[in-house]
Amino acid sequence: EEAKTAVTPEQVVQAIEKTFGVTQGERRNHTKGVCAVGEFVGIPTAAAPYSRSALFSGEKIPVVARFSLAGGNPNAPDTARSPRGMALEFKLSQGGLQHMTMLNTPIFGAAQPQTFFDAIQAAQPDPATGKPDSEKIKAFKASHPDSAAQAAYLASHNPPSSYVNSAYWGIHTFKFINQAEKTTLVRWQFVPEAGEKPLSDEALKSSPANFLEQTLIEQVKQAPARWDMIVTIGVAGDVEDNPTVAWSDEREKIKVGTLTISSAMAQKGADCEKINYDPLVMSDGIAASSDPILNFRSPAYAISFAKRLSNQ
Ligand code: HEM
Repeated sequence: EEAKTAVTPEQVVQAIEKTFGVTQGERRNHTKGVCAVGEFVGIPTAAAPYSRSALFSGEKIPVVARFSLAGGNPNAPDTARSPRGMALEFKLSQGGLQHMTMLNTPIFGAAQPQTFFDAIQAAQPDPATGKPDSEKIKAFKASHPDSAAQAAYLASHNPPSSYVNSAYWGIHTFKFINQAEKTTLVRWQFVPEAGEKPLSDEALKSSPANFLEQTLIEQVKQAPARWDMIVTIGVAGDVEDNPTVAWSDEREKIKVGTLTISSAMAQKGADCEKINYDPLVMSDGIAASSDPILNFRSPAYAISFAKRLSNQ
């Protein structure tokens, strides 16, 4: 058998453009979204044994956030059974930055970039019908078992009724590094203080295509929305390089801070619009793992960012 050359970030972005079309000047993926701002306050006593990051200083850290729907369709209905995103840029003192670019699923649908590429290609609309070919999607699923866990999660969890009523996961394994240079493998999640409130099966059928943006803007006008940042502490042998595999529920979980979102606004012209939420923008004390998906994201986001900044 001939060796297959690994798919490149350029090819993946091209495939996204072919499947979803291009919205000029906009993100190639997670195109539909809304901007928000707020702050993060870490809990130094809880975090310091694992990470020396300034994120956990206990000072108020300004945050520029973006909530989104997965995929390159700017008109994707808010009832779509697809992932929702929460992207955070933490503005640390002295110009330092930390990014977290998360989804509302605990695991991802691809262990390798090739699976993501094949998923996007399988979803390409059939020129004859304008709709994806269900046979192609079936064949993709059968040949890519690493896509099954996230698909099962999305099938069994209705999408959220509001961005504030959703949990978000970092999904990848990251490294926390403390003052003594000790490295700990971690995963993180943001747990909503307002609780998780998925759309009911009834609401899923009757809700309009656009409600998430306006609901968020109105809700945070009434009262700020908060999430606890919870870090799961890995132990030797926990999978580092595969975002489709969950860790054992038995792992220790610690609360390391609280995110508060205090205002939200349409993305046009707002602060989040021109940010590239590259997940590899990290502060000292937090580092990437060997996860091939995590490391592939950075160049793919750079391509999309460069295109939209030059109004392509
Ligand atoms: C091979 C895997 C992946 C590829 C190729 C990919 C590609 C992209 C691209 C091209 C963008 C638009 C970037 C921009 O123009 O700023 C994007 C946005 C996004 N991605 Fe991914 N992605 C991948 C995996 C993931 C994973 C694993 C997560 C979550 C853990 C994720 C969460 C997001 C979110 C939340 C956004 C929107 C960020 C924003 O609001 O600006 N993606 N992705």
